Amino acid sequence: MVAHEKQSSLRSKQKTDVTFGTLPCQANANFKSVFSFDPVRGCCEQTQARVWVEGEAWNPIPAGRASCGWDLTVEGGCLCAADKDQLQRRRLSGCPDREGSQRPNADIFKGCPGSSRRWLEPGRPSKQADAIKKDLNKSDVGTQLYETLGLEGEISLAIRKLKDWAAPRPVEKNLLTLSDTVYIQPEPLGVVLIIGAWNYPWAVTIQPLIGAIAAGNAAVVKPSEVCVHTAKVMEDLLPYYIDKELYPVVTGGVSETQELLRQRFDHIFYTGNSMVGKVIMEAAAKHLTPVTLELGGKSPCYIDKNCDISIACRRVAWGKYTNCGQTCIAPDYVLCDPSIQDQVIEEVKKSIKEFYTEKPNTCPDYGRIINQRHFKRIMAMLDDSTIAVGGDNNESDCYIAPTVLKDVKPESKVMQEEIFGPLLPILTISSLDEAIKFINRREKPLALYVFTADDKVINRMRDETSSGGLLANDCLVHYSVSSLPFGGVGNSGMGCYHGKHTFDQLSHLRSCLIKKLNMEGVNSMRYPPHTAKKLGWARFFILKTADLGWIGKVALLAVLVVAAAAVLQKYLQ
Ligand SMILES: NC(=O)c1ccc[n+]([C@@H]2O[C@H](COP(=O)([O-])OP(=O)(O)OC[C@H]3O[C@@H](n4cnc5c(N)ncnc54)[C@H](O)[C@@H]3O)[C@@H](O)[C@H]2O)c1
Ligand SMILES: CC(C)=CCC/C(C)=C/CC/C(C)=C/C=O
Repeated sequence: MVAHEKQSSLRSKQKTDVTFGTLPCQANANFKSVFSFDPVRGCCEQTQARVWVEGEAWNPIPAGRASCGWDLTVEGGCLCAADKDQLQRRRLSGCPDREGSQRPNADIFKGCPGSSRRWLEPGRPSKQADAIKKDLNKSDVGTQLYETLGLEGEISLAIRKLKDWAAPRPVEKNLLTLSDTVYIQPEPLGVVLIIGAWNYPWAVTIQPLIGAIAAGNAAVVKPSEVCVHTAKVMEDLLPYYIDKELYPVVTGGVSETQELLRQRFDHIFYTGNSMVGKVIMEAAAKHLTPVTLELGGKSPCYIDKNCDISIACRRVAWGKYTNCGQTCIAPDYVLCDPSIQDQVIEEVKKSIKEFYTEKPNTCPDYGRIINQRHFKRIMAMLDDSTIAVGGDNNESDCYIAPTVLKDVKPESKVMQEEIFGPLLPILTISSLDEAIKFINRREKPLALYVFTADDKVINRMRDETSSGGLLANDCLVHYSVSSLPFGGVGNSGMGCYHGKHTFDQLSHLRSCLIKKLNMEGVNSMRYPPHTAKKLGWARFFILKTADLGWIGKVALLAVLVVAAAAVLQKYLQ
């Protein structure tokens, strides 16, 4: 294509392209900026600007104030994602609504990834799908099912519910405050740092961002560097959909993350392993910054003798081998009675074949281990266990077949840390009591699975153990229920998110009590000189809650007015 043809084709495409998140420019075109992190200065500098043409590559434009030759002028500049002044300003404004309102506004989601079919269209290769295919061998449909479907749901939920979530929430009052207006007013925290993990890079990075935006915060988004291709696409595309100044993407590895962590944020939302979780919490403590830690651990799965083992094993196999076992809530190991172990192995084997064929290495729905470091880590866990199913592997392709291990001992290598790979150890235990003891001797897990036809077994598991979530007779699906708080407890994390829980997690729930300057007589019970009689009244007025209904409230108000008048009269005498 000659230069002028390219130029005119570019112009016509510009008109129909996305218009959200453009750089300030003279013409109505779509740009992205490339920001590289400078750890010495602690800021992200715009090093390149490029113009986007759908279906073509990014066309570079020189940095700074530069004309690209298509009558487009890019204003160069520096977005200092980690610049203290900028962060401070964003913290103080703490709101994506440029009109000056501090309140969340659902319109901000218009350009969000997931809100548009442009995001990932079935059957049409996209940059996101290509990247995640390269990183984890996720299929296009798999990426939508496990990652972006949830994001679409969260965005539409936020749009539908934002008005309710952000509205003042009246609360129960005591008698002392009966005539006051008492409510919780959610307010933005300021700037949230979101540090994502690599296993579901879109889900775990964008989902907190949706809540951060809904709650009216600015956010610095730090995708995991481990999913190399996806991190790059996220860095390229996010500014193209949402305001890059309010939601900048900072890429980089450990040193860049640590540099970010030296800055002051109003909340840090971290997803990743528990060891790094401690590093995050330590850094946050320096600024007294609250944290949400979405961590992992070994999620147990108890299969009771009294259940449909075939169905149980199909669900367990799905939970385990989805994303090649690299799921925070994957069932880590199975506990079952020795009498059903062989049946469990056979049924899991059947499901593996059903899902991934005889040759999972050629199945488009079977993933890969993220990198060779993790491949080696997982393979080393096989050393002292007996393989019942699978075990094939190929280091150059980061492939490990869906694998089942039998008669695993609690002291074996595979039981020492979260597996985060496609190995399913089976440990035999003789009773439900023993299973409960086994679970309670270990760290509190992120998820706990129980398969049984007996409700009493479910209730005992629920009442006698603790975990982030409890799921009976299925795996993973609790993640898809926006109304359930998703998060860990103890070593598996703190704080929670999804739906309104993300909104609340990333808001300050401000206590508001609005009183009038009248009815001063009622207050005498709390003013010195303190007396036993006043204490008696205070006890009554403070400890009694007023949940009296409409008639009761009017009656009580009348009583209060009479009491206040009596007190006043006494004072006046
Ligand atoms: N609870 C959840 O929702 C959830 C979701 C996904 C993964 N996980 C857990 O995450 C773990 C897997 O992720 P991972 O930890 O391998 O991901 P990771 O290596 O991508 O690390 C997560 C983030 O921490 C940063 N990081 C790593 N080391 C750091 C350091 N020393 N200092 C500062 N920042 C650092 C990385 O840059 C990255 O952005 C598993 O334990 C899994 O269970 C939990
Ligand atoms: C498709 C359905 C019903 C549920 C999704 C289950 C799933 C695999 C969620 C992924 C959860 C997630 C982001 C885990 C993080 O490691």
